[in-house]
Amino acid sequence: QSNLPKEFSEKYLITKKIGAGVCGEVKLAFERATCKKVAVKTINKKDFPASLGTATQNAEREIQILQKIDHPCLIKTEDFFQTDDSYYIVLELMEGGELFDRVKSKNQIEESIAKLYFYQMLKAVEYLHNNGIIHRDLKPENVLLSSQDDVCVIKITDFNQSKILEESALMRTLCGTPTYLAPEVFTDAVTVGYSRAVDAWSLGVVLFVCLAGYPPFHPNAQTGLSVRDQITQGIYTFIPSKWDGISDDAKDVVKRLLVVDPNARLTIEEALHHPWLMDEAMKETAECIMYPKDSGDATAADATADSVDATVASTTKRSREN
Ligand SMILES: N=C(N)N/N=C1\CCCc2cc(NC(=O)c3cc4cccc([N+](=O)[O-])c4[nH]3)ccc21
Repeated sequence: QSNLPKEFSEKYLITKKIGAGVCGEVKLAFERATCKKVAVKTINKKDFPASLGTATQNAEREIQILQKIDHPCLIKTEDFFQTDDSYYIVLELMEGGELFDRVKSKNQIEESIAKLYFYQMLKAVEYLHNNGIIHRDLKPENVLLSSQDDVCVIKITDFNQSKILEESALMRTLCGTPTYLAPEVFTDAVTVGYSRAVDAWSLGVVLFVCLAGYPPFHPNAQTGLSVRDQITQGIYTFIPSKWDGISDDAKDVVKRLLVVDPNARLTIEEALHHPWLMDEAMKETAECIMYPKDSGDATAADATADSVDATVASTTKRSREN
């Protein structure tokens, strides 16, 4: 708290630490004027990779993304301060914490809940890709839960590794007259532009971990292969004791996302149309919690809550029938 910017400590009262990320930490704070609870993520500027450009450029890019994005399943920044060595980002409170800790405590997430979370992740990444942003670091640590309840909104965070898709020289070349253009420019063009497929792969790994409680690629796998070789060869195991109670549709989504060839991998769009996600009850619940009708009177809110409970009950019953 020592070197907090003055205008920051005038506006917010910082209390306790609520999460410690790899770079910086998350603290609970109160907005003095409204007593509203918020989260404050502190990021040390020296923690930004100076890989592409300077650390400051990377930080500015991330801050620009954080302030531009607007989707119910992407973290929203409410305020922002900086000192010469740190950024202080004020965020909505996500009292459910990280999906990573939820999976750890539950061991395996119940299939209908994993589907609700996965659907929200797909919608969030669909929004990012439609806005020319690739996340590139999707993992359970970067998925936050809005409450301790199973049925809750998830929000993706940490755009440290994300990339903004710019119009490329190749795209401009392909728009011109190809009179003098070599054939390989066209054949190479076929594979370029699939960098967004990395997010689909990562969501496949996140879904696998949520459903099975263990990662598909990990050091002590019986294969004797390094994690890197397991990934590049797409070698993983559905351990029966973990996967027996899980539907074939769920397994199929995982299989079609964990495809080594990015061109053959399910896109986010295709995943959203996979049979496992063709679940109206789940989608109704998702839309309801993602876009709550800000109804003034409590009765409407109660009705919504009742319908959510009913939906979840029918979803859970349905998934047991499967
Ligand atoms: N690294 C980077 N360059 N950008 N990272 C970022 C970008 C800015 C937003 C951001 C937010 C978080 N995390 C939370 O908000 C959060 C974690 C958490 C755990 C328990 C409870 C609550 N809560 O009750 O709120 C929590 N909120 C982690 C990383 C980043």
